[in-house]
Formats: sequence, structure tokens, C-alpha cells
Amino acid sequence: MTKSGQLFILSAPSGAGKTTLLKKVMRDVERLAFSVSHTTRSPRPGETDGVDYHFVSVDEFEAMREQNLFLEWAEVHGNFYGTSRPAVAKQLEQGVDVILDIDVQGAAIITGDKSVHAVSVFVAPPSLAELERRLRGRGTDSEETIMVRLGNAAKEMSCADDYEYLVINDNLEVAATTLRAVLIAERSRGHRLPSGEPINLGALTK
Ligand SMILES: Nc1nc2c(ncn2[C@@H]2O[C@H](COP(=O)(O)OP(=O)(O)O)[C@@H](O)[C@H]2O)c(=O)[nH]1
Ligand SMILES: Nc1ncnc2c1ncn2[C@@H]1O[C@H](COP(=O)(O)OP(=O)(O)O)[C@@H](O)[C@H]1O
Repeated sequence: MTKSGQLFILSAPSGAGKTTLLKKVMRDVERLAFSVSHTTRSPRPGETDGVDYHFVSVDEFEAMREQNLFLEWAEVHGNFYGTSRPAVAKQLEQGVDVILDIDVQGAAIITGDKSVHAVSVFVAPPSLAELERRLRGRGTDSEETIMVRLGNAAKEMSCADDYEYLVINDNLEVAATTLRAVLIAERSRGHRLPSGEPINLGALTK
């Protein structure tokens, strides 16, 4: 039987660089999948349906919600976002670790469910001033959208202590090394022997 994959939660205020960091780390960590969320927000230039998000209408989102197809969902910055329960379950069953890029509300839902084991990581910008520079520098959002995201940032930052790990995305290389280290360390926990068998110390010393 294949050993089930692990769930990782990554949250950050918008503009902290979570997407950039994730893309970098996912290039060189194998057996790791990104959970493609459903959202009612419009695609940004350069985003692809089914890759960055599944872009759906409010009606489609509500229909999925009514069928209990979301592991968690939340309204974030005025749009709906949700994680597909069957998609995540399938990847975990195949022994693939799954990263959920979700907001602080979604993270609280998952970590509050004691039947689900997830490792949580918060990505913080070095300062709120730098966060604003990055949001503006990204060049994908209207002034109104930027203001909504900045307005929510302080509250989101106050949730950082609820996470097991904190990664400060100041220098991208350093942040990527730190995130990789977290993933690798969590995979290496002693109780996660591939066979599921306890270690036979006697056999090791013969
Ligand atoms: N709860 C929840 N939050 C999500 C999900 N997908 C994305 N988000 C969060 O929604 C927020 C907005 O994401 P996005 O629209 O891509 O904007 P960005 O953060 O400015 O790049 C971020 O905090 C994401 O982590 C999801 O499936 N569930
Ligand atoms: N460590 C960093 N230093 C400087 N700029 C960064 C860093 N990480 C990301 N960025 C830039 O900040 C902007 C926001 O990054 P993005 O990954 O879209 O953030 P998020 O997914 O958290 O909303 C992008 O223009 C990105 O290139």
C-alpha cells in the first residue's frame, strides 16, 4: 500500500511573495503538488485556468459548496476561494504531498479539524512598506484591489503566531532555502518510516 502524502498549508498577506516562493521551491522538490483552488475572482493577465486557479462563476462555486466538495472555503478580499476535497484526497492517496495556498480563515478551518493533519507555514514580508511596494510593483491589480489587500494585511499578519513555521520573505533565495528545509524536515520525521514499521534497533546493530 502506498504511504499517504502529507498536507502543507502556506498562508501570507497578498504581495508577500508566496506564489513566487512556491513556484521556485516546487521546481526542485519532488513528490509535491500544488492544490489548484477554485475562485470567483477574475483571472489576471498571465494566469491560466486549471493551472493557477479553476476560475468559476459564483453560481458554480455555490453549487460545489452545496455538494460539500470543498475541504475548506472562504471569502477573501471580496471573492470566494475553495479547496477541492476530491482533488486533494486523490493526490494524498497517491502518496504525493500537497501544498494548500490558502488564507488565514481557510488555514484555521483545516488546523481546527483534528482529524486532518497539516503542517502550517506562514510567509511574512520584511515590512508592511515592502509589502505595499511589492503589490504595486506586481502591476496586476487596480488601486482599489491594492487598498483592499493592504487593508487586510495587518489582520492577516496578526495570525502568524498560529502557524508552526514562519518564513520571512526578504531575500528570495534565503526564504526558498528555509521553506525547502521545512518540507524536507517534516518529511523526515522519525515516525514516518516508508514501511510504517517501527525501527528494529537490534537489526541495525548486528
Ligand atoms: N481559504 C482559501 N483561501 C485561498 C484559496 N486559494 C487562494 N486563497 C487565498 O486567497 C488570497 C488571495 O489570493 P489571490 O487572489 O491569488 O491574490 P494574491 O494573494 O494577491 O496573489 C490569498 O491569501 C490566497 O492564499 C482557497 O482555496 N481557500
Ligand atoms: N523576496 C522578494 N524580494 C523582492 N520582490 C519579491 C520577492 N518575492 C516576491 N517578490 C515580488 O513581489 C510581488 C508579489 O509576489 P507574489 O508572488 O505575486 O505574491 P503573493 O502570491 O504572496 O500575493 C511580485 O512582483 C514578485 O516578483
